[in-house]
Amino acid sequence: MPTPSSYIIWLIGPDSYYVTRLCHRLCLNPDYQVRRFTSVAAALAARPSPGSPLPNALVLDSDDAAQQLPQRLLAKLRERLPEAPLFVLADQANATLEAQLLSQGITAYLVKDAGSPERLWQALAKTREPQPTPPPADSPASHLLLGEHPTILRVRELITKAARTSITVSVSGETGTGKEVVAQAIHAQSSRVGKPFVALNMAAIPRELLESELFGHEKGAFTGAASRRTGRFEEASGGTLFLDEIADLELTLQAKLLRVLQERTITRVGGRDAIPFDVRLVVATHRDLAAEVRAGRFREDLYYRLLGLPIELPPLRSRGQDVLLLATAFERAFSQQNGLPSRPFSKEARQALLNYAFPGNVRELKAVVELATVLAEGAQLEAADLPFRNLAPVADGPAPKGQHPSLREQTLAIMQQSLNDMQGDVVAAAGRLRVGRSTLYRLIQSGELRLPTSAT
Ligand SMILES: Nc1ncnc2c1ncn2[C@@H]1O[C@H](COP(=O)(O)OP(=O)(O)OP(=O)(O)O)[C@@H](O)[C@H]1O
Repeated sequence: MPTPSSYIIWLIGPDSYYVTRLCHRLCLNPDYQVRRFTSVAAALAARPSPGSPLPNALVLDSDDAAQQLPQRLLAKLRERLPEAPLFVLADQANATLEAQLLSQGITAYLVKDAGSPERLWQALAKTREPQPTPPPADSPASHLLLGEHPTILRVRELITKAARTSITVSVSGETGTGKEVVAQAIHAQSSRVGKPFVALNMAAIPRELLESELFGHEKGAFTGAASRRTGRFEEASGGTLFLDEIADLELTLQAKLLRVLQERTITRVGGRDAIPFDVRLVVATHRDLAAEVRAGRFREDLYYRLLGLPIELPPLRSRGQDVLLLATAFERAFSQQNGLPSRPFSKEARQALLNYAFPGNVRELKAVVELATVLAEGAQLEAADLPFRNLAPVADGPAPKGQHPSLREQTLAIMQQSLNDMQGDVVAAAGRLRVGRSTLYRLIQSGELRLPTSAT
């Protein structure tokens, strides 16, 4: 009998072994009242008598027909019970379907495996916690690696495999190819999902502060260390630590990191205690790490320790029709966030997208599509609305300089403005611009961006 504190869960799914086990698992929580339905239609038909409580959460096991979810009924269910978080359990990862369902308002898409009851349990518990701040409206969700190209399907397979254990994962690929998305996807699919995901960019932290940033420091460890501070290894406890631009780690810190990984303990700067840690490490670089080893800039022993499960992200220009799939997803998400009607790309625009080489990969595609959405006046997004540096294939050589500033010039101007507005706070500027911090640091290093004088 539900008590006033009961949390009512409608579990919708066939009479299978999985659902029975899940029901049993959920019922272990004395606060949960689980009501079972064998189909969405049956749940829709359940008319709670006046005064009887509505469900607090809906869990739908899509059975083996992940591709054939009863979308219409699902939409009805969402409409009938808009407040209840809705979790969909599916047999296989399908980022396109997941993105589509998330845009229809489901709360999470979980792939069924041995760990999924636990992940669902944690996700349900989360919905009961007061949410301090709503997550940023940055759909498609930041952990979804969209794409149907065989190389991306393979990457998603590797993500699922990596998620089952705590193996270290090393991700390589050009800038903007989605290395951080891979790290987030592994975290989101793993049993660590309820714990922190912490990202640290090696290129973004001044050398002298990096050790303390990674491992923390004790009070008085160095000038300016006014109090004890925990490092990223401790912050990520139980979760995932994403170390980006790992090739930028200098040799002395490489030796320290190696020791930490061998001993599975960290010592704070200025401290004595060896503190054990439990984190999954995902490392990434846009450089060829093996070449860095050959050049003597990266320790070979650390290289082998970090290699773990290697995942390589291909450049966007070699992913065929994925350019169009991603462009459409970004256009829809951006229009939705900004209350604009979604518009298709014209045939010429699609061809232009396929012809362009995207040196900045998916990040550049996203920027181009978002700007096109802002600039376009017509019912479709036209080729002329796409603000490329050069509409012709890159192999044709750079476009002659016209009176209009190039996309790169416009982008740099926007970045510079943001850096100025944030008084040179690179992290805040990168957050506002939604670009990787390393991108800003690289542009500052190359002299294309300047820190405002007040910040230096
Ligand atoms: N396959 C994808 N599906 C959806 N979004 C993607 C995909 N790949 C990249 N993105 C988006 O593109 C942008 C860049 O991705 P991300 O930051 O993961 O790239 P990166 O390879 O880590 O870049 P960097 O080398 O600069 O650190 C982000 O906004 C990310 O959400």
